[in-house]
Amino acid sequence: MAKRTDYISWDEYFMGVALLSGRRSKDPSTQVGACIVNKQNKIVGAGYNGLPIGCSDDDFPWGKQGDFLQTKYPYVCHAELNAILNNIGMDLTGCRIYTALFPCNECAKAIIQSGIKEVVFLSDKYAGNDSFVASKHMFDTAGVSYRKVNTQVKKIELSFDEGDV
Ligand SMILES: O=c1[nH]c(=O)n([C@H]2C[C@H](O)[C@@H](COP(=O)(O)O)O2)cc1CO
Ligand SMILES: [Zn+2]
Repeated sequence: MAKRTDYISWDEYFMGVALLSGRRSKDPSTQVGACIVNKQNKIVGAGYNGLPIGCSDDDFPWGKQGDFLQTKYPYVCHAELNAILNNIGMDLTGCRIYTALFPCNECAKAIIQSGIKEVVFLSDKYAGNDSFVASKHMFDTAGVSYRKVNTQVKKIELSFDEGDV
């Protein structure tokens, strides 16, 4: 019997873990997930956009407009930063990070400082915004490469029906 040929690639696997992590987000508008992988293709961190530990999802605002302090923006910890901070206690030097959205400039700084050397993203939909121009400028200068994820599949479905195992 020959081996299966329709298994998912490393890129699809790790971006899948990033996207699944994003499903934990309570943000009603944008759910972002991130997954950090070391040189041996082992997952060493994952995260999603959410409030800092101890700050209740129910007490803080989730809106986007109005008085800054009444929006989510000052409070939400981005997926990439959470993945870095949630790592399993590894030195992240030489790792790569899979993220649904291209990292903002604040996350870019954290990525560079942590030693991560490659960013793999799914969407770069805010490419023209200053924050992302700054991210790329810093990545280019600091020697962090970035690329869009390589995928052959459009969608991956998970079944929790025990009959499907
Ligand atoms: O790279 C990112 N990582 C990340 O976790 N986020 C989060 C912060 C917010 O919760 C949400 C963006 O909010 P919105 O798209 O609704 O303005 O996504 C946003 C970005 C892009 O800035
Ligand atoms: Zn960010």
